[in-house]
Amino acid sequence: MSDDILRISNLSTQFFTSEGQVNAVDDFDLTIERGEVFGIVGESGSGKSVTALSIMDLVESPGEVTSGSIEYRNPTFADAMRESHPAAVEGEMVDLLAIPEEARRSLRGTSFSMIFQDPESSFNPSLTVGEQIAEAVEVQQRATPNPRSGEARTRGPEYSLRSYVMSMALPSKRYVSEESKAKAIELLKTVGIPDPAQRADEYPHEYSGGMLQRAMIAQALAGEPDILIADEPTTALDVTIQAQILDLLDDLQEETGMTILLITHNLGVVARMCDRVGVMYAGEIVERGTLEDVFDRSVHPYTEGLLGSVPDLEGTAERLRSIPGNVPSLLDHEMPDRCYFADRCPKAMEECLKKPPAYAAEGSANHTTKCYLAEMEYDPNQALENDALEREATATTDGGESQ
Ligand SMILES: Nc1ncnc2c1ncn2[C@@H]1O[C@H](COP(=O)(O)OP(=O)(O)OP(=O)(O)O)[C@@H](O)[C@H]1O
Ligand code: NI
Repeated sequence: MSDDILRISNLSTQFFTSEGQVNAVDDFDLTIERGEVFGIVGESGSGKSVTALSIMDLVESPGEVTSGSIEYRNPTFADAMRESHPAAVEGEMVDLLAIPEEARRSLRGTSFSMIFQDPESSFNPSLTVGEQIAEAVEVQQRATPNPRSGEARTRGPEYSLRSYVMSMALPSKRYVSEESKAKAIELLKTVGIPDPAQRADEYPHEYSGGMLQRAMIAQALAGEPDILIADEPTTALDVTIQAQILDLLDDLQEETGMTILLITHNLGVVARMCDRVGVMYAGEIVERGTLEDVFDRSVHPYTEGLLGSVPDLEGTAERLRSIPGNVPSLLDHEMPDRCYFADRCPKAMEECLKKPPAYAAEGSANHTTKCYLAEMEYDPNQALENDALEREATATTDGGESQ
């Protein structure tokens, strides 16, 4: 019954900065089933966006995906890759980190699409919205069934991340067919833009924020992607418009069966949209499972702290709670080899000075957590003294700074 479309294992993405190596995504594991909406929540700086960019192959220098695998299920693509990159293919799965960049790029728009918080950045101000969506439609049509022979459709790395995404849809102002224009108007209609034929001829600045957000969704859908990654897609909008956009995404998901990876700060959004959820901390998923697993049977004190105890999903507090203490440094030489949450954790024990592996937890088969409490009761006699942690922290920091 399991039909996993994306299987991410041991993914690490690091930034090589003048202050040192930043472990933005660290030993990240996640499996997403076809047709599900998977939510990722976590404090600011926990690595959610970098995870999304890593999946899209949009991490920019000085960042780099340094290890792991991102396996994507697509029989056609697997057939196309099998001969030239046998090591990357296993059955219907292709490891995206083991194929060349052009092959990976050919999946952008048609297999993977992404929407951002600020739609302005996804549109070129000097072209009409209709033209840009029509161009995205043509990208899909130009995509050959054999991605190996597909032309690289984006330009070189001198372009910024956003223009990378745009260039997939907008290599230049160019002729688009009447059919693509008609399809663009249809897409605008699908996402609920009134008078779509007229609005198609307008420029991005003539759109309101909510309307432009819809147009960006239309643009992302133009390639009929398997997987849509939405990074805080409604945060910038007012509450009523947010609800409308979420309804739209929900409806589109139901109609098309596409898989959505939804990054959000908003628990109301998670409760309403997601089938499963992963909680991120310091570059890792520290707990994941169904909404019931994570909201009602959470094991990790970070999850508990962030979500609060939410007896029923309808009553979910909208915002993540703030947890005392600081988000940890992700600088490699400042990251201790123990549970990253231990110094903020109300239930830290001696055990937590070792890094916890992922444990299965009570609930659904997929409920896992990187916390010893999955295996043992909290024992106040084993409580970690703060000074033990400080000693550790000082030792670690000293080690790093003396280099
Ligand atoms: N260009 C960069 N250079 C150096 N470090 C970076 C860069 N981009 C991201 N990082 C590091 O990666 C970490 C994770 O960033 P990311 O944007 O993924 O967080 P996030 O969970 O999406 O946060 P938010 O909720 O605020 O969007 C940051 O804390 C930062 O340390
Ligand atoms: Ni982010």
